[in-house]
Amino acid sequence: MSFDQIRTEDKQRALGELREVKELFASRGWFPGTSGNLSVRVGDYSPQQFQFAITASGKDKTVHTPEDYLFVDQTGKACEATSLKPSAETLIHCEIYRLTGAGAIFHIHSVFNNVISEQFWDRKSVPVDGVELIKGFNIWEEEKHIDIPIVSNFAHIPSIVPEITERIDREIPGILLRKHGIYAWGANAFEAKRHLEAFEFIFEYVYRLELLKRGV
Ligand SMILES: CSC[C@@H](O)[C@@H](O)C(=O)COP(=O)(O)O
Ligand SMILES: [Zn+2]
Repeated sequence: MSFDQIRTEDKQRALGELREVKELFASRGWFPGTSGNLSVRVGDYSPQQFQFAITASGKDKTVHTPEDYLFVDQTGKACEATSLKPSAETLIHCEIYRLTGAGAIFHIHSVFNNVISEQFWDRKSVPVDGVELIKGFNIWEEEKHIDIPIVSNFAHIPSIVPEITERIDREIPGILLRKHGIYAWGANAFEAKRHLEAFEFIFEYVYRLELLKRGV
């Protein structure tokens, strides 16, 4: 399906969802210093061809402007003529869509996700034991242990991609970049938001529990 074949209502819906989620996350302080990026996929999907709306690079995500989003294809190239630059991390979105077929991907930086990614860097994953909120990931097993993958962070974004390809876990709808932030995805914006919120709750829980264990 080419970009022109995608219905205008679908494109508008994606932009509306991005606007709504951006405003909510901004109210929680989840975009410090212009960090973070959000995307919602539109139209038909195949791993070889898809399109999505994504936040433009370097924008203040705590405000709305007419230049906040643009549409790109599976290679990260703009679908329409525009002076806007897609997020510097667009290639990460492209790879997550290619691997998962997700409908939305949300990325934020928080102190909790940064600290936790460094704390557990040696084991390359965050261990989580029997926390109720993993049900937010649709994991219903009693007292289940999960490991949230952590990958290297590089200034050169294409260098991050192969590790994401290798480490994505079908059961865990997110991945941590070391001392950078979390990428969470879902079948649609509603689910990606639920997953992101569950991750952030879990990171704070793990962080606080670690402190308690150390008697801090
Ligand atoms: C301003 S620090 C954060 C950036 O380096 C980056 O990690 C980020 O999340 C936002 O980049 P952007 O290009 O605006 O999508
Ligand atoms: Zn980032």
